Amino acid sequence: MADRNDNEPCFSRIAVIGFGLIGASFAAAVRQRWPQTELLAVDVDDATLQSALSHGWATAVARPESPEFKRYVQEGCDLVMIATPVGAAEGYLKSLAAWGYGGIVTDVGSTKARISAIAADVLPHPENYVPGHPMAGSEKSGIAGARPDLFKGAHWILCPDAAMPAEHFPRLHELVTSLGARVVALPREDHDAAVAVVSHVPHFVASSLVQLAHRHADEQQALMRLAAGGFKDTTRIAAGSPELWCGIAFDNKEALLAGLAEMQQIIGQFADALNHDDKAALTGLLADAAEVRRALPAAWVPSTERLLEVRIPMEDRPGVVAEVTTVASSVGCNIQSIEIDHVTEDSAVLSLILTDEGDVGKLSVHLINAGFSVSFNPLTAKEHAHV
Ligand SMILES: NC(=O)c1ccc[n+]([C@@H]2O[C@H](COP(=O)([O-])OP(=O)(O)OC[C@H]3O[C@@H](n4cnc5c(N)ncnc54)[C@H](O)[C@@H]3O)[C@@H](O)[C@H]2O)c1
Ligand SMILES: O=C(O)C(=O)C[C@]1(C(=O)O)C=C[C@@H](O)C=C1
Repeated sequence: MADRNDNEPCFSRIAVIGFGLIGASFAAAVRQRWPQTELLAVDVDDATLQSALSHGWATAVARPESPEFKRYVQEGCDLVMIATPVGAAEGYLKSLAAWGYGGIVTDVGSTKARISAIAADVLPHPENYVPGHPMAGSEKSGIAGARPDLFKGAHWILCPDAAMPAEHFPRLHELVTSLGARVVALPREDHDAAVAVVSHVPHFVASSLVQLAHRHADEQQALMRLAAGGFKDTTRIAAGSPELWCGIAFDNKEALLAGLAEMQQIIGQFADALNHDDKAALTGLLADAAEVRRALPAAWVPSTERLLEVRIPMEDRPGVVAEVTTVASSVGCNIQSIEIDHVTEDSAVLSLILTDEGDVGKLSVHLINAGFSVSFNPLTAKEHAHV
């Protein structure tokens, strides 16, 4: 990684399967940032494929059953991204296995447990599958809603594991950050419960709010016209594709059910406080939520000055990249860049550049307790540019 020239794309021949909102936005961003990248769009919809070509977001297109798809994958494709609705991923993992594809496979699906289990089961080299999930999107569907800046400022989850070849993570990290997103490394087994709380339950709550208003709109014709900013802010996502969200819900059924049950309890606490005329309890619940919501930054601000280099020798220890990056994310540290510096043929140093966020003290304690020998070196952004 360290000796690649800055204008050389991290991947030169990519296939994106499912060229809708997320797949086409990813392709658009890649082709804008790395115009020399070859990119095959695969989709069941012919109009989508036409649009992919006319936008210049794909250099070639294929329907899933077309021999062109197999040929492209077998002839030097170095990244396959699965961006279909979650239920369609399994068939593609099986095809990639049957075609002997040996490159990196990632995906953007909103759930990770089922696809990870399938990948482990069907791929001859499951270590080449690195689950991904951009935490950005929209209520729009299909290529018509796609845009190259969709991921700017967003967090993009990657789920490395101990079996993943160490070099895969820095390559994907560079790709994702080059599109303006930030990587959060998360163990794949933690993913679905986490997104149930911050994404899947909110979607069903937004749909419930619209259901509530709609029921009353029948009695009172003007009601929907009264829906102002508050209603619109809390319900935008309810306009998303019902089929897509039904697939996500069944893929993450247990965590979603647990989250919805907890949500009912929380709503129950509000109702109880009202029922008991308990103003202090009601204000307390509202105040807790307001404090947390106000602390949420509207957007992250990239740090420019105070950077910290962390160097960790990697000899004789598999899974270092997954372990270190997931610990860093769990204490809120942001890895701006990550490289593996090969010192000798069989020794290497993992080098991270952290921005000035998160708890570096905790990171250091975690890493030292986990048996790593770590060195920290403060850098200025200027110095980093010359590293
Ligand atoms: N919508 C969001 O906000 C959002 C955000 C992050 C991740 N995701 C995830 O990204 C994935 C894609 O979602 P999207 O919003 O882009 O959906 P979308 O409906 O906009 O696009 C899906 C695309 O896949 C194509 N497709 C459907 N079945 C296919 C098949 N069997 N083979 C090939 N192509 C097929 C469709 O024609 C369409 O072009 C999903 O797994 C979703 O969970 C969505
Ligand atoms: O519509 C948006 O703004 C989104 O961020 C969409 C959103 C979300 O609400 O969490 C939807 C599903 C995903 O898997 C990721 C992102």
